[in-house]
Amino acid sequence: MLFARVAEVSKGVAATAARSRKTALLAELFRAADPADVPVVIPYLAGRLPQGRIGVGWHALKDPVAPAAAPTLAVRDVHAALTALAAVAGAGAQAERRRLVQELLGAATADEQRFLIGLLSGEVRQGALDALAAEGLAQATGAPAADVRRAVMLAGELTPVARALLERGPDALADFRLTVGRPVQPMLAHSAATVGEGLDKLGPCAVEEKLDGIRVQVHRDADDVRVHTRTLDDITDRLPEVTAAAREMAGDRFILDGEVIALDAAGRPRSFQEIAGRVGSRLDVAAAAAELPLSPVFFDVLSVDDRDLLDLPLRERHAALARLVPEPMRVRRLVVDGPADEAARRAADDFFAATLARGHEGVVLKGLDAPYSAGRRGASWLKVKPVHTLDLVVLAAEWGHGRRTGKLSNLHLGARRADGTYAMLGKTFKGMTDVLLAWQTERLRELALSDDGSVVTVRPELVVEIAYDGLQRSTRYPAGVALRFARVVRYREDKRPQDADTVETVLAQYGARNGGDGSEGSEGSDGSESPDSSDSTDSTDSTDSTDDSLKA
Ligand SMILES: Nc1ncnc2c1ncn2[C@@H]1O[C@H](COP(=O)(O)OP(=O)(O)OP(=O)(O)O)[C@@H](O)[C@H]1O
Repeated sequence: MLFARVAEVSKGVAATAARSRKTALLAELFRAADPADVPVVIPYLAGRLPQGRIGVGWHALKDPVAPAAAPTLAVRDVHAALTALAAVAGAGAQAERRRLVQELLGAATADEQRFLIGLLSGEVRQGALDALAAEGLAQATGAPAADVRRAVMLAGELTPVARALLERGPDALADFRLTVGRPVQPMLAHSAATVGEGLDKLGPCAVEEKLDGIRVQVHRDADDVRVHTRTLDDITDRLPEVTAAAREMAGDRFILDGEVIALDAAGRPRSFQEIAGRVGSRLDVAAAAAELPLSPVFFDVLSVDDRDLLDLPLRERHAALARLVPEPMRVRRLVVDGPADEAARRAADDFFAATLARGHEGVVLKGLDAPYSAGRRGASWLKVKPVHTLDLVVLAAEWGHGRRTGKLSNLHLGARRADGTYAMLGKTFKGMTDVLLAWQTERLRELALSDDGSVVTVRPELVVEIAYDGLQRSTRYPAGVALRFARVVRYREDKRPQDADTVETVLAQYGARNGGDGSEGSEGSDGSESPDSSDSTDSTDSTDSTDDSLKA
């Protein structure tokens, strides 16, 4: 397929507000596409590069190149060129990348150049493109849209489903069933400000401990046990305790969802960093396990004896879990059947307080009648933590002063908008260790799009977890609110920008805490963002965030 066609459809989809028109444009494109091109075409339309990072900064894009007169570039030519770009490394890499970019732009028409530059600079962003593309695929192939969505949920991503559907038609959807041995994307949670708010939103629910460890999905098929992370990496070999525990259980074909943590001698949870260090280490697993034994704790079951339990209400999945998993390995929970009842609300608050007192992170409230929404931030799981955090995208960073000279320090933080762009919510240089500063400087330089000597704008790719004390009204920031006392908790390399928190989430929290009247805080002060010459105090913080890629 010609790349020009993709550029044209991208423009058409962005230009219309009507969902049906967007879907129709995509369906038309899919009908004409070679199925082998689809794994590249869909990310391009969404504004993602299948190669992930290709290290092309603004410098490589800013020189004008004479466009080609007529379109000749095929999608696979562009893919090959970007793959070659991503592979450039070592001395002279910048110059070589520039040369390759110019070569590619020289083969593109003016329209194609615009699309390519938008793609490389991160400016092409089509919010919800994957959902639209799933509908477009249903339309193009005659498969029921609900079946396509379920297949995507089970495959964990759209592209394999798209390719199979276009190659073999609706029958191909049967390949994407929940299967022991094939990991699925885990269900995720939204946030609630308080337990009370969560109870009001969910109705009858379970209040469970929220454990700060590594998310694991455990598949057992007779003697074969596999353990996967939240990002579906296979970490079986590193977790002998988990495979041993799964082999002890009452069934021999099942899929469990849970968290691994480590407990100290007094039974209190050890830090996330220690757990991530243990799980991240491939060296001498037996010695590591003797030093820091891990405890799996399960909170859900997705399949038993080849029966798919995803659509069952949580209360039934919990009954199945209780039959399979012995009590010490099940998460502690309190069932709240009548959340309007005063005594029940007090009990839920007490459970939250007791969970924190035992050293855990918070609680997760889960609707008892809700199914398991794999790969979704389902509305029926709400986490409540005493420290409020948001996962935000780094939009830019400022060069530091004083002992941070030469380091990219003050981060500009953005929340996601529905259209795929970002609204800046504030800045922070707090909570950064020297290790983290060095790491972020290097990463952000790779993502740089422009540098005016003070502020470096970057491709919006890095997700960072930010703790904050509250939100205040602001006319300075585009969403109308700004973070108060924001500080970096850790980078979330396991998250993509499309997994970051949305402006709606942030505004909902603002409304929840302020009774909706937006009266908190004084206008103009966004916390702490004075020039960061005084920030040397931050560097005594010894938390090392570099091992957080396993955070699950
Ligand atoms: N009882 C529980 N039920 C569900 N998830 C739990 C539970 N205990 C701990 N967790 C962890 O909490 C996460 C749910 O929160 P969320 O979906 O927002 O992921 P997250 O962004 O990694 O959250 P956080 O950064 O707050 O841990 C799960 O991915 C899991 O790792």
